Amino acid sequence: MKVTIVGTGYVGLVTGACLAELGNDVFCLDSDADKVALLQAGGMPIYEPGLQEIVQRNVEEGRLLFSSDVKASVAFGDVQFIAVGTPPRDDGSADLSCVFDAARAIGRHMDRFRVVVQKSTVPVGTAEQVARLVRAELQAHGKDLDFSVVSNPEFLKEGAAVQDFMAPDRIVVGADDDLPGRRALALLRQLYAPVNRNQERLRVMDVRSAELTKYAANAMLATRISFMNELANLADCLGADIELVRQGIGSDPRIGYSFLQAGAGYGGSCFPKDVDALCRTAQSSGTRLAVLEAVQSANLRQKQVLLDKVLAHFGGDLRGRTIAVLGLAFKPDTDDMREAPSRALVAGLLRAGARVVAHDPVAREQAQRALEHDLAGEPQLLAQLGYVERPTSALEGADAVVIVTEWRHYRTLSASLLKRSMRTPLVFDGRNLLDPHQLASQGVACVGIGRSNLSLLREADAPTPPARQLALPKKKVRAESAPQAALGGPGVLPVATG
Ligand SMILES: NC(=O)c1ccc[n+]([C@@H]2O[C@H](COP(=O)([O-])OP(=O)(O)OC[C@H]3O[C@@H](n4cnc5c(N)ncnc54)[C@H](O)[C@@H]3O)[C@@H](O)[C@H]2O)c1
Ligand SMILES: O=c1ccn([C@@H]2O[C@H](COP(=O)(O)OP(=O)(O)O[C@H]3O[C@H](CO)[C@@H](O)[C@H](O)[C@H]3O)[C@@H](O)[C@H]2O)c(=O)[nH]1
Repeated sequence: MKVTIVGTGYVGLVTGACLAELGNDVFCLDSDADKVALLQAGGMPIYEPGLQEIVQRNVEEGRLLFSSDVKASVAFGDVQFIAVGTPPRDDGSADLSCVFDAARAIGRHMDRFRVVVQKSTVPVGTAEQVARLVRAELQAHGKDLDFSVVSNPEFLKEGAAVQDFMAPDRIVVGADDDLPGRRALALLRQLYAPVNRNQERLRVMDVRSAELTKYAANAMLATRISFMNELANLADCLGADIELVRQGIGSDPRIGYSFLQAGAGYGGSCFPKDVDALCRTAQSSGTRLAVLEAVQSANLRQKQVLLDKVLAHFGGDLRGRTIAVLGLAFKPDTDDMREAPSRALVAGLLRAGARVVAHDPVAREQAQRALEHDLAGEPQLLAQLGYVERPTSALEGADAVVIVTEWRHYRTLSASLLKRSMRTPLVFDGRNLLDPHQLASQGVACVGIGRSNLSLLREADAPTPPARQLALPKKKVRAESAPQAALGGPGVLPVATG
């Protein structure tokens, strides 16, 4: 089949390359001339495991091409996927201007039946707006042509995008129940047949339900994460271990283990933006999604938790301290820095006076750009930020190391390495990647999310503190240099003064 993909970003490039790999002829359009030139020259604008090989193979075999020629792109594909960005506006609603530009261009240039597939994440009702725009352009150019706008939201995860495309959990298609809609659905069934395992993966529904399904999925996943993050913070106060709690609840099949990992908050280009957009949609429909509003504010608070733990340990003053930061991308196996929790953390460490030495296996360039943007007015802070090629180099002489992204490279950090390299062997583990008990037994304090106090309690074989102690008012935390201060001191709460 001949397919056009409008927008060659994470979603468009993966979709285009994978559809070419399945034997289709694919035209990838992008309005960013630099990106197109890079792809035409054999370069890759993003890091995504396995993608480069697929792109290269399909370009070489003549099934995949990149261009900025809008007219040619509309002439090419019987199916036109819209996979452009839908970033948040200042008020949290989705900015649909790129989607609408793409729709107008399709209407302006189309010369026969076209299926317009809405793959970008868009609010309910957008497909109808896209159809109106295409129709208006057809009328303005005196054309009487059939078309259908179909919703086919994308569920891929960055870092596993190729695998998600090739072996999807589900393929959601929302189509109208009219002649063009049925024709469109037949084409999509054909297009997805090779990955529609046992004919079971396709979920056909009306267009509005498909649009809402995408937001519902991300909102549910974000809710699980914020729920666990809040419980983790409570576990920190109570002397419980969120990792054990996670195993305890995950074994219930009604709950399951996925997306229950407490951490430094969710980031990326989707969860923060999509939860906000859904809340905005609800507001403009005259209702409220109170749970999701709370999910989002919990996540904003969570992005501060790691920084607060570091500041609490050092008494709020990081002048003269060197902090190693491991992992900058919003998650492993990507170089995407959009809404990455590392951004607020690094800025906070620098503002508190620290020198920061950062490492990320692939996101260094993107991180540099993002942090230069975030700290644009504070060049003196940027001067205190350095990047290194190896995690071990970041540790050298550091007063503490903060793990923000759970890259596999950091799983093997050993107590002996930490003790040998660092000024103080102290770990703030924002992804609960390391075993704090094992590290503590070897003289390295490791403060996790929702588990930091337990290692101290275990080490000292201390009983669970009485409830009275838990009710201690949280006051200004005293600076302590001993690693165990970071574990919360002898009680469960951090050592308090005054
Ligand atoms: N990134 C993900 O993991 C992911 C997963 C599922 C869904 N989504 C959704 O898919 C959409 C795309 O996300 P992304 O991360 O791929 O975005 P992106 O920013 O990486 O890529 C979008 C691309 O579209 C291009 N573009 C914009 N307007 C254009 C136009 N009129 N014509 C041609 N090209 C145009 C941009 O230059 C850019 O290259 C968003 O709605 C997003 O929410 C993203
Ligand atoms: O248990 C967990 C799982 C994830 N995260 C964080 O959540 C964010 C998002 O992670 P993930 O969902 O793996 O990455 P994305 O690539 O953003 O994918 C999400 O967003 C995409 C865009 O809409 C959807 O297509 C995917 O289905 C959806 O998982 C990251 O910051 C993770 O660190 C946690 O904190 N705890």
